[in-house]
Amino acid sequence: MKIVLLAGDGIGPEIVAQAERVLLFLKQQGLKIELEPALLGGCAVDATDEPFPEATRKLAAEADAILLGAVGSPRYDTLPREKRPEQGLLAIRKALNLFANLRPVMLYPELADVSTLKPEVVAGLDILIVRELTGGIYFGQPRGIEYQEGQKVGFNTMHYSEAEIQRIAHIAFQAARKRNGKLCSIDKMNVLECTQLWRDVITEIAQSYPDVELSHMLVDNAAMQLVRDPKQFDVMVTGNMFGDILSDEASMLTGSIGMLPSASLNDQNKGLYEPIHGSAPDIAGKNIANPLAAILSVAMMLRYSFNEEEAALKIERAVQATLRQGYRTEDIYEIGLKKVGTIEMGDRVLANLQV
Ligand SMILES: NC(=O)C1=CN([C@@H]2O[C@H](COP(=O)(O)OP(=O)(O)OC[C@H]3O[C@@H](n4cnc5c(N)ncnc54)[C@H](O)[C@@H]3O)[C@@H](O)[C@H]2O)C=CC1
Ligand SMILES: CC(C)CC(=O)C(=O)O
Ligand SMILES: [Mg+2]
Repeated sequence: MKIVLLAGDGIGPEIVAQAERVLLFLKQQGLKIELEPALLGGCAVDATDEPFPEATRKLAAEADAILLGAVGSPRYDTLPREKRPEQGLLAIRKALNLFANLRPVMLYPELADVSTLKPEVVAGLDILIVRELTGGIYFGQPRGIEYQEGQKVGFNTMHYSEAEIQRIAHIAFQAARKRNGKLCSIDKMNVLECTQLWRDVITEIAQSYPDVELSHMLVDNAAMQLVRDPKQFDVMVTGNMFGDILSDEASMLTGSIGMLPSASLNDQNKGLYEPIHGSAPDIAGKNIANPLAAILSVAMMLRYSFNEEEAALKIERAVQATLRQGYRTEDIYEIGLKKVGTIEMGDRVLANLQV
């Protein structure tokens, strides 16, 4: 199995290095994998003048799975948009048709005190956010900034076809069926036509899943409910932008954005796996970033692309053991526990994998 490693920018190389150690350990244990580094994002712009170079496109298309750190840096914010790192990320998602982004929001009990909510409100929290990833306002045309009647006007288009909504709906209903049988679809149908269609299509698809209890919620209310009573949710399904925003919000219920992994899948379960966070330029190069989201993304890769459930669980247990032993990067640190850097956190997870 070929895995392409896209370290990316900022803290990307630091956290991917720790995830790579986990992959190399599994390889030593007999997992048949080959790792191949490639460029995406700002590092690719520096080397090739393109955020998603042809060589990466080819490797990604041939790979069985991809692990990404994160892309982006303020250094590139003045480049023309098509040259910016984030466009490279959007382009690889589109090129591989990775329309289904799974973002599990799971609280490790060891982190109950660092959650932004009271321990009793988050105890046992386990939500799955299903985010549509290749459509919506991040991709819709037309888009741009242009002069109209003597002033600049900026515009983007939120666009979803029935087919795009149907396929993400099936992913979400099937996930709900395997979990607690509850699906909440998030939209803004009171204002946006595009999300009226979203609600209509989700409601139609629900007829094929009578065993799943479907509810709908407007996104502003959903943002509030997530911090009021998050355990009311089991699976949440939503479009690209709302899912992006709600998952960052939800991450803090688990203690830190540095804890949330994700899987971006196409219809052949080919996947790109990445933490939900960005390149965190404010902490890059300091050996303080939390590598656990990247390591947990490897667990998702094993589960979804390689059908290696046992190995996935082994990684998740090693992460939990590390937390139980009191090791914490700065973002999840509490007084009295053992503060470690990115590399030492990797050391500790590896040590727990070895037992
Ligand atoms: N998937 C990707 O590659 C993504 C890339 N970005 C890009 O990343 C750059 C920075 O974006 P921001 O808005 O600052 O979001 P960000 O997610 O990079 O950082 C937000 C805050 O969370 C902290 N943080 C993030 N990951 C952490 C970790 N593993 N451990 C400890 N703390 C962590 C950061 O230090 C920062 O204070 C931008 O260029 C943005 O476009 C943003 C989100 C996703
Ligand atoms: C940088 C964006 C393209 C994506 C993002 O924020 C995300 O996927 O979470
Ligand atoms: Mg995001």
